[in-house]
Amino acid sequence: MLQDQASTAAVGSNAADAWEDPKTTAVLVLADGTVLEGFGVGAVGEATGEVCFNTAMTGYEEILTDPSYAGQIVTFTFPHVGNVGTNEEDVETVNMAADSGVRGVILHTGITSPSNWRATRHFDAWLKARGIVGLAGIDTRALTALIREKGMPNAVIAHDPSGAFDLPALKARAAALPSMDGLDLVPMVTSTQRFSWDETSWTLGEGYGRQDAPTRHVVAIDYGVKRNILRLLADRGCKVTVVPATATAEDVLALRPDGVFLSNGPGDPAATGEYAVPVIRELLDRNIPTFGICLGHQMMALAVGAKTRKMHQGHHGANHPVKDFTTDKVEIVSMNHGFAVDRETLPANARETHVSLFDGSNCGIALTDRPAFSVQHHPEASPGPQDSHYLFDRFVEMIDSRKASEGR
Ligand SMILES: NC(=O)CC[C@H](N)C(=O)O
Repeated sequence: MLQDQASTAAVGSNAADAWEDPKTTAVLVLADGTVLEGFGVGAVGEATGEVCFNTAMTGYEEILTDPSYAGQIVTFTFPHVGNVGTNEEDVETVNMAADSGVRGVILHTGITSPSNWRATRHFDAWLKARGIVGLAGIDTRALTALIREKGMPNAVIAHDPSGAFDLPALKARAAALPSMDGLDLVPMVTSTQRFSWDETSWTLGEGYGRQDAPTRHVVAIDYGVKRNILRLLADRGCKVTVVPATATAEDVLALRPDGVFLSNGPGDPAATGEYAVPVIRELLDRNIPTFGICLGHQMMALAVGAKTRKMHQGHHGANHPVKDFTTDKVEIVSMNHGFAVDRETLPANARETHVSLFDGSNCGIALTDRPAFSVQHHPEASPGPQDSHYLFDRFVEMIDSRKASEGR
């Protein structure tokens, strides 16, 4: 009891952590009309999207700047968010447009004050600057349980310090939102111009490095790419040229790549079928070593004739177990996807290489007749464990053996 009083006093002494203001300044209105009341954080205004939960205990800045979350609202199951503040270095978005990532954020507790040597800005100010609307002070366990039971709902978050909410209008708006199933969100986040990438991984005392004398050339098609993917390629001696999602096969081939990388990205992979998938199919037919991550994995599967499907609650977290059939090892991975490749539809020339040990869903394929493979999880981490970095080595080995077989 004494301990309870002490911890309550400690929390109450920090204004940012306090639950002092009982006034509702933000609401979450779900498409089925459910209303959750809390207090607003971050940007004032309204944001719409599909609500998904993320179970990672760290890495909120990387998560909220991952372009794969475009069109979504993230609710963190971990209650203490804000404790390491934010900085300029942990942003994952390449296209710096402020609206290119997540739309809204839901927290259990008020933002924790920053206490970290790398912090340059309070999380609340950072959310405001990026235009991310936030709601805190709700039972995120109950919301997560609801998502597990009913799937990821569409919703509106409204944050208004006056506390005046037109609930019937917000309910109508939430109910009218389009389903993520069938939505192509890649155009919102892809780079508009081609550019070169030479930044390498972060080290203590040095920060990010610059690449020196690369020996391979990878063209990365940007469907919403994360910076750490490009860094891990640069670390391994790959000169990286990033091209927009609208690049044609001719555009890519004109750059004479040793390898092609298909990035992660938001929305329904099947909805990119008109422009991205035919390009990937054409590039695969040229036998260029190809590696895909997440959306890139789903699109590679579509390119060889498999199908994808919307998942019930998706996978969003940093401790998902995945088995690699090539080595029989289990890796703990970072996940962020709401669609999955349907293994029953894989053609004979696509071998399943990885599987989720949480629900048995497909997590990777390799083509048996071409040098190409892809994974559903995020081997680049940021945030998350680094168990899957070996996949970047596999890609580089594939590039090198192809080059050797061509006498290059
Ligand atoms: N991280 C990603 O690339 C996500 C892929 C896709 N948008 C999905 O939700 O499944």
